[in-house]
Amino acid sequence: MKILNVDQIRALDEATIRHEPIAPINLMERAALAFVDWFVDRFPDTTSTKIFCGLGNNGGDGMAIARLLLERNYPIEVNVVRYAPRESDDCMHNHRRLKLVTENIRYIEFSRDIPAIRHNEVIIDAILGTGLSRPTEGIVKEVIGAINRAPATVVAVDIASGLYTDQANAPTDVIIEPDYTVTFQLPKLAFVLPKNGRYVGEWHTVDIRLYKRYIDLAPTPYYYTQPQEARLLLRKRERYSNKGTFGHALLLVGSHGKMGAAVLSARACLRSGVGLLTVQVPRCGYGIIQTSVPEAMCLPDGHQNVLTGSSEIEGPPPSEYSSIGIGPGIGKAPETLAMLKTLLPTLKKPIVVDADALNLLSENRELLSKLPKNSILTPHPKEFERLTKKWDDDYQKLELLREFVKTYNVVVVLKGAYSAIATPEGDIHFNSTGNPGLSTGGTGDVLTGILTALLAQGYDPVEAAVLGVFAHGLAGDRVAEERGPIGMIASDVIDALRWT
Ligand SMILES: NC(=O)C1=CN([C@@H]2O[C@H](COP(=O)(O)OP(=O)(O)OC[C@H]3O[C@@H](n4cnc5c(N)ncnc54)[C@H](OP(=O)(O)O)[C@@H]3O)[C@@H](O)[C@H]2O)[C@H](O)CC1
Ligand SMILES: [K+]
Repeated sequence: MKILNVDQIRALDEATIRHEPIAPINLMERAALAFVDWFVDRFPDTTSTKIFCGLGNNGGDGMAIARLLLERNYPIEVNVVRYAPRESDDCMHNHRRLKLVTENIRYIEFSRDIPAIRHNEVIIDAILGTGLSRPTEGIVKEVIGAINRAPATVVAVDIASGLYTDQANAPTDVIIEPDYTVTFQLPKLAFVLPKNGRYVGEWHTVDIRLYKRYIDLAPTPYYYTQPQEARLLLRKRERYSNKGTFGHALLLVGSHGKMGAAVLSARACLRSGVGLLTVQVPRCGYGIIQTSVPEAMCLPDGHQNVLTGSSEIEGPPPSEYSSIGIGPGIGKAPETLAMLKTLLPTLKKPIVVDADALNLLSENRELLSKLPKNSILTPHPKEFERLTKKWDDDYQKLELLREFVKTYNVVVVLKGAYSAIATPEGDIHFNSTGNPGLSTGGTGDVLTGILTALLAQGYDPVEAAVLGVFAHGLAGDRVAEERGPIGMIASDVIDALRWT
């Protein structure tokens, strides 16, 4: 699903009006109806609802929503925040229609006009939408502050008032902190940026049948992966396949004291459909892998405690494996860095790079250009910062991300809420699964195993990253549903993986 910018959203609105054709006021009615359908479903027996409307089209939506809810017998109190002398045409039209069904409209110009908000009330925020052009101030800012302080459930229409759709807010900006955001048709970029969590709440899109062809043709680097899109990437297994069909993966993982990471990545790799798996670990890890992951072959490194790339057992050179995953638990020993330096130039196929392998790369940036084309790097924000530099806000982070993947011709999975998968062309796919329970040791090792398995099976690296991150998050969601996010551990995520 595409994420469009404010100008494109406005143009999409106009394209729908022209093409369908539909009068703007009827499109607003459609939007209001879509919101009301969601609202009635979520709050079937609301006793007390207050709506706050602005004077632009977001306010117009709010006035139509108020009328439609009154028609459905919701005891709704209407408040209009009069921050400007004029309303937009469609807002004015809906204001008139609203006055025909209720006389009970409160106008807020000064602090004293702000109503008290009672416990357990539901607040609908329709003050400002995607037309926000400057920070909130004056009476708008005061009303937003009062709503945020109230012990009520808040639902934002389209986007929280005060939140920019696709540019950074200042830390001092006063913005609605909703429990829910019900947005029209497409998610907004602001929703998937970690710092905005409290200004978005749980968000839902409602379909208002905007012109599909415009959406299809609109250029954008930003996408949001929906379940049906991720599932389309999953390949069916042929009945007459054998283990050779699904590749032979090599994991270079583990060091003394960090063999758990090796075990987790190996188990996840096996649970993600790889045909054969070889795990190369320092000698100290040999018995651990052989007993805890019996399905894998184990190649003991020549070194007792860290990986050096040498081995006492004859094996094929790394370049002959279908895929390689490197990083979980490997540490940053000079011998391991030396291994990386020798290994990278010999490889042609994309590999998966995680954890300390990323840290070694950030301390030896000349190695970044030695990575095989289309390799997948899986940093969390701190690791990505080490690979690049500090950013001021999430938008700058996205720019750094796009620059990085284009410079080094790699795929980056920037982990976090809505993990961002950046392609070598500079597109970014935001993942839709996962929960805070996944922020625990070992879940990254699991992801490395999954991605290595998908590459071994011949998935294209971007598809592998989008599908793998989705499946990993979904497994985490299954665990959270069953036992809650707090007690989740990485092994649970492996057990909950489903490739259907
Ligand atoms: N395509 C769709 O998805 C549809 C969206 N709809 C709804 O329309 C709004 C966007 O409406 P718009 O009128 O463009 O914008 P707003 O309602 O957000 O209000 C803009 C007006 O407010 C002024 N403004 C901007 N920032 C501030 C501020 N900080 N304080 C006070 N006033 C502000 C702005 O003035 P300018 O000076 O910038 O011109 C505007 O006058 C969208 O969010 C949906 O809710 C349609 O109803 C259906 C289709
Ligand atoms: K709003």
